[in-house]
Amino acid sequence: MSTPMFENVALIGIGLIGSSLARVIAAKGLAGHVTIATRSAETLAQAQALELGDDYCQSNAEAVRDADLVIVSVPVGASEAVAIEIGPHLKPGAIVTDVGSTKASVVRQMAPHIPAHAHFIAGHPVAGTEQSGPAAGFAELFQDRWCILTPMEGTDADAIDRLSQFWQACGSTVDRMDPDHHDLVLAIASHLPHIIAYNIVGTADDLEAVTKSEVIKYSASGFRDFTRLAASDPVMWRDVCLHNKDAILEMLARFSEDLSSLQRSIRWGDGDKLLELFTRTRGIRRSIIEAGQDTDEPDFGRHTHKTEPSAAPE
Ligand SMILES: NC(=O)c1ccc[n+]([C@@H]2O[C@H](COP(=O)([O-])OP(=O)(O)OC[C@H]3O[C@@H](n4cnc5c(N)ncnc54)[C@H](O)[C@@H]3O)[C@@H](O)[C@H]2O)c1
Ligand SMILES: O=C(O)C(=O)C[C@]1(C(=O)O)C=C[C@@H](O)C=C1
Repeated sequence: MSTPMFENVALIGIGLIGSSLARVIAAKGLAGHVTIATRSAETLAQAQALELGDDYCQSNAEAVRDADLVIVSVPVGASEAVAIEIGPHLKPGAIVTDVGSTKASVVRQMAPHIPAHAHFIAGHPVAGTEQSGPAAGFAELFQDRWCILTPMEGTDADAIDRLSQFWQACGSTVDRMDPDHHDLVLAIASHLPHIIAYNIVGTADDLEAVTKSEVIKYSASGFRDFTRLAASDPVMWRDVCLHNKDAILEMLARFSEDLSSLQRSIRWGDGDKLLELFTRTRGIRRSIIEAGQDTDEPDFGRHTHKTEPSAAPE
């Protein structure tokens, strides 16, 4: 077997993303030794039962002591607490990265606590599902997906290259962005769709009389796709909303304006305007499929990655 990319890897947090990393690292032989740390004993026991790593511990500090690569996969609101715990225990030359869905806040939370002898490079694999917990991960999650790195100015170029090569070995294409720009792009590409889904499913639920019967009964319609997104992890999405507040509010303002315009077209029977918008958006769907970011199967091909419903401890 060829030499692994990193001798010792520490995975902090072993939910959907951490456990997918554990699985792809094992499948492709990317690490000599993998230590897994997570906050709850129950999740750690689950990771151990799934044989996701070589060592398991509840102390984040202990897990990183020998690590050449540390990957923090926790809700973004927990980033500072983790950085404070691990900072003093990092070995010289260690690369510390994360997978959080927001970047400017994570950089602000973590960078001050990572010592100068280690390399901090924030990152975001743009790949996921609505599931959470260690059982939900799969080795192919990052295949043909983007991973965005948002290194700070002055970061060691060799460390950035090594981390890029790691993500490429996981199947991803790596891109680089400024953290604020990342947050603006992802606010519209990922955060708003989830917020809209949470909102529409919440509205349907508020209309209790229908929700309890017809909406659920006829849910193999447009509503079904919203319920998938709205089933995503509540803690993760609370943190995304709180930590990308400005960009999300800016995109929500644009969205509300456009929704009012759509409302007006419907009220005044402006069929031409409706046709123009619906034709334009159909083209966007086509370009996403052409870019290899989805399939044109009716259920988006997601049945190919069915996992057990996640118990999601904690
Ligand atoms: N789910 C997705 O689709 C997706 C995609 C890309 C990025 N992300 C990002 O990845 C991160 C993890 O998301 P996930 O979907 O794997 O969540 P998850 O809920 O499946 O897992 C989170 C894990 O973090 C652990 N944890 C929480 N606080 C901790 C702490 N202080 N110390 C150690 N462990 C702690 C939990 O025990 C759990 O194992 C989040 O920042 C999220 O924004 C998620
Ligand atoms: O496909 C999904 O279920 C996802 O929600 C994944 C998704 C996304 O919006 O695309 C969600 C959050 C991430 O940070 C990255 C990916």
